[in-house]
Amino acid sequence: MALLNLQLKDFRNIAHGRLIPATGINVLIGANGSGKTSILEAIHYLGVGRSFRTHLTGRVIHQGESAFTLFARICQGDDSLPVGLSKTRGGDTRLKIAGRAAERLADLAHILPIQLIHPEGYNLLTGGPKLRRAYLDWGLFYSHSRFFTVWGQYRRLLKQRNALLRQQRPYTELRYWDQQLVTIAEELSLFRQQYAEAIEPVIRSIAADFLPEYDFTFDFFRGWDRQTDLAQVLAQGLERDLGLGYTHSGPHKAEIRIKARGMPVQDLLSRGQLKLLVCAMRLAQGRYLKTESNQDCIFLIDDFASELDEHKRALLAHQLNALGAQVFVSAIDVAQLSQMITRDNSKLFHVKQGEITEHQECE
Ligand SMILES: Nc1ncnc2c1ncn2[C@@H]1O[C@H](COP(=O)(O)OP(=O)(O)OP(=O)(O)O)[C@@H](O)[C@H]1O
Repeated sequence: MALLNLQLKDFRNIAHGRLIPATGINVLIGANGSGKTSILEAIHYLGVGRSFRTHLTGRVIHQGESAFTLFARICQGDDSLPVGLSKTRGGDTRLKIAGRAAERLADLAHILPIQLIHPEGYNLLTGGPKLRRAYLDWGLFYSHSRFFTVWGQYRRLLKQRNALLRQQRPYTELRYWDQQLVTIAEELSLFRQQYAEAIEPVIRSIAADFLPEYDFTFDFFRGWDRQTDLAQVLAQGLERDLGLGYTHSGPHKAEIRIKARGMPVQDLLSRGQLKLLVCAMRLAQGRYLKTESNQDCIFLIDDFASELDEHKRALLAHQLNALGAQVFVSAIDVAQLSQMITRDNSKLFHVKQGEITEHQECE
């Protein structure tokens, strides 16, 4: 799976842009503010249905225009699939897959798994548990067809229970919802636990290459006490939940706690080391997806050089090349990417004030 072409219309500072990428490494070079990140953001929009920089659609639409449009042709085995996404300032979305109108952005996400590594990416480790839950859920979305349904059901049931809590309803009314919630919660937690256990050795093996001085431990917390049933936790915590107006415990509190030398990694590692651990976690998901489902994901790497020394950049470049995935990587200077460009299917693009030009074959 790779993008065979990409067209952007009125996306950020790119009024019209077109790329025919290599199936391997695609290097985007340009000065600050030229539009490199905007290209990565557009690919992310196609695969994830939103930006990684803003939740406001209006911010990504070219100033003075009413909508942006993205087209891509995605290689799928021997076939290729045209996809198109357009969004207006008013919030209307038009999505087409293989010439047909599609309703759910999740349909596009299934076709286009994306992994993003960007300068603030270390917040996967320094930020709240929500980000690490999303990390697990990304993997499950691609590896279990039932996961998305279970996840959606859990969210609906939790919302319902919280609404009843806010209305101070008696336990007799809540019990019916709790029975359903507990069944779905257990299924969801089992999915997450199995994925956490499966991905851990893959992360550890890549992290051993990037950060050999540390031995990392990964502890999955399902969102409530290990020893107790969720039904019991909900019943016993009812008074507290009624006071809070929301459900205190459950899979919506799940988390992976990562430690080295007995300390949480966010308190021990430098920013560059945190970035490397995040890279190991993202690469691990790409590798796992490939081995389990024979599906490739596209790697978007914004500002490759930030926080990494030359040796670490070489290690990351080596791992990305070994994975054989399609990569879009931005940098200000091509010299920062010399270790990256080792395969014969690489392309170099120059980005200047929103204009994209293919420069030359990299080798
Ligand atoms: N909605 C918009 N319409 C037009 N231009 C925009 C819009 N949003 C942002 N821009 C401009 O687009 C330019 C491209 O920004 P982008 O973040 O893609 O640059 P970059 O090449 O990644 O830069 P850097 O190397 O500094 O990260 C910026 O100059 C920004 O001011």
